[in-house]
Amino acid sequence: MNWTRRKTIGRGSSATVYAATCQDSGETIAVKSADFHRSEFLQREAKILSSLNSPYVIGYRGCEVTKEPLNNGEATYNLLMEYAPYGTLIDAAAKNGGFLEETRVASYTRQILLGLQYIHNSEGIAHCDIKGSNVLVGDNGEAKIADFGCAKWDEPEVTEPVKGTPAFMAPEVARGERQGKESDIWAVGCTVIEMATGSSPWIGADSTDPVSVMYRVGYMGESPELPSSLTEQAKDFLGKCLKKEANERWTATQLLNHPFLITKPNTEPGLVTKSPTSVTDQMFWRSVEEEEEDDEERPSWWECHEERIGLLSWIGQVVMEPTWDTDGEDWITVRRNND
Ligand SMILES: Nc1ncnc2c1ncn2[C@@H]1O[C@H](COP(=O)(O)OP(=O)(O)OP(=O)(O)O)[C@@H](O)[C@H]1O
Repeated sequence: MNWTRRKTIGRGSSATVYAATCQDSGETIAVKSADFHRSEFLQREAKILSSLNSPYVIGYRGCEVTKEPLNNGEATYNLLMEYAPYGTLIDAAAKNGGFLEETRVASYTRQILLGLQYIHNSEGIAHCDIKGSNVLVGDNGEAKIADFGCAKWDEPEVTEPVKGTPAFMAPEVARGERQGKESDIWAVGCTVIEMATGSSPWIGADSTDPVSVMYRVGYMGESPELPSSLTEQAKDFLGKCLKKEANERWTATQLLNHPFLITKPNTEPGLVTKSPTSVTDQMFWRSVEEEEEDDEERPSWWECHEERIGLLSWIGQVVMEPTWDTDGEDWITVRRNND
């Protein structure tokens, strides 16, 4: 496919995302790019995304290796995707005054679960990093699961190091025991809280400290607090997501039949009432200034916490990089370093 790279629209821990134009069709697409020699996660993401096809999962458009001046002529790996014009659920909450009203939370949650039902049941894949900033809003205002950089085929007999974002980790993940479809459901519960409150699922003095939160969820038996602003129905729904025992959590299919999701008025499509009309407008909603961390230079966060992280024995071989800072907090994505 011939395409022209345009503006940067997002920057994560592992790659930079650009808007691009397809020369033949004029369609705007999103291109997620990384240095070829540091593109292991992006290649894995492309492989998984290429096997998926759902209105609630960001669409795959191909992958290419290019040599471009922006990377000093070095090889760049590019994942081509459907472009989501309205940003992430975090952007949607920010634009709505910081959080989303319950009807809208229910609508997005239903769509996330439709996406998860598809990837869990049809494809046997666990996403492993569900959170508001990894769910995009599509053309018709529908939620689309994105960022499959941590995803994996969910095979109970295969043990892999856990990945994802500490604030959204289920107890069994925080303990490094297992990560699968059930852990995605816990993360859905955390994402509902995030949408409804506009902030991290964890509150309290040490809630911005990933190691403390992992200890609280993994070893102290704590769960995120249910927001008092939510209805009893919504709280009951959260209770089914946030069960401490993974095998007691409801599945995506069961949750789709919960009254929280089926008694709310259907507000889709067209949830977005005031839409940006161009990529430039959309940039206004996003923070793209975050500097990429150099793998060679560990972030100061790491230096502060290295000793404590060593206490959580499973985490000895992972890289932790700051990626999430919508309201001054410092959540991170954890991925294994294979270098
Ligand atoms: N298909 C898309 N359409 C529009 N914007 C997108 C698209 N994909 C990604 N973005 C933007 O780019 C940002 C970074 O993308 P993504 O989360 O996939 O990168 P990442 O490097 O895997 O991030 P993380 O550090 O969270 O793992 C997103 O938060 C979003 O704002």
